[in-house]
Amino acid sequence: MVTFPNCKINLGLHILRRRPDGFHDLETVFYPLPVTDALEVLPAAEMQFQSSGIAVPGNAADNLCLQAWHLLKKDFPDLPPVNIHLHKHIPIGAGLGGGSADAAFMLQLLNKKFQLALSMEQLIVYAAQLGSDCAFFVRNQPCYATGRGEVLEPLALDLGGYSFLLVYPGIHVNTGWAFGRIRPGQPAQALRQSILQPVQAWKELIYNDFEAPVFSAHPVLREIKETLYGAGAIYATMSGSGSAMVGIFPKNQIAGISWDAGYRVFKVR
Ligand SMILES: C[C@@](CO)(OP(=O)(O)O)[C@H](O)COP(=O)(O)OP(=O)(O)OC[C@H]1O[C@@H](n2ccc(N)nc2=O)[C@H](O)[C@@H]1O
Ligand SMILES: Nc1ncnc2c1ncn2[C@@H]1O[C@H](COP(=O)(O)OP(=O)(O)O)[C@@H](O)[C@H]1O
Repeated sequence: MVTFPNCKINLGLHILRRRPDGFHDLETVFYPLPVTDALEVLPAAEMQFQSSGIAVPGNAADNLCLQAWHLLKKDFPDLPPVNIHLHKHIPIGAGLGGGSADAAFMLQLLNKKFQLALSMEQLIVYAAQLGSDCAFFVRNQPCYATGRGEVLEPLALDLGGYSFLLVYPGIHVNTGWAFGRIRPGQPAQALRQSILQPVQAWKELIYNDFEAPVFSAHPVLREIKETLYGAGAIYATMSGSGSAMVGIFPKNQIAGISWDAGYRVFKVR
């Protein structure tokens, strides 16, 4: 069985308060986009994991796909071993949620393949144990998110009439490091309302709190944002804790921008 875990972008991101468990309450809008990994699971006599494409940092044994299998195995002791092949295409540590998407798709794939009969709500509870934005990929539709990012409210937000440019300059931002540089507080504009405004109004209304500290550590990101606006973006932002930058353009009107050869650039729609 093969699936294609997709990425997400954040439209607005406010860090509201630090919690006693060390995490932060936040508000954001998650929006799925079709830049994908490929995840294949085959029956096997013992657990196996291989990956291809972009190298995933850390031990293979810690890969979120394996963590998802082990999490279900605790509650379903009869869950058989599998051979997992992950082809990694979504940039890592980019704020695009690729690792979380792999984990959430793995849960759903195992649920289906081995008929575990878990509901979407149950899968969300498992996913939230694997990462704060992992639950989103179980729903995988535009959502207003609160809590750690796992409390999800689907939104009627359709950006199908726009084209997107994702620009990843190869800077790996550690999410925990980025949180450590934020002073939490209430936003000037409530995201739940401002996201309902037309995209043309977002430049003045919708902010990502991570931009200030991450741009100050990596000034090239501000230049990328300015380049996106200069090329006709209606709205440009960093996704999550970065460093992927997103430009939203009128449909099929993305100007030919010549990016640094080391950047990875994805055109969507
Ligand atoms: C903040 C977001 C916004 O989309 O950043 P990106 O990862 O997308 O850049 C995500 O919710 C991140 O989700 P995820 O990447 O799953 O985070 P986790 O693995 O759960 O946490 C990584 C680290 O970030 C911090 N963290 C994460 C989420 C949260 N609500 N509060 C936190 O303080 C904690 O220090 C934690 O140890
Ligand atoms: N399948 C996976 N894909 C990507 N990263 C993974 C995976 N499994 C574990 N990781 C670890 O998760 C970290 C962050 O992953 P990722 O979701 O790509 O970042 P972000 O949350 O910034 O989008 C990486 O540093 C990597 O070590």
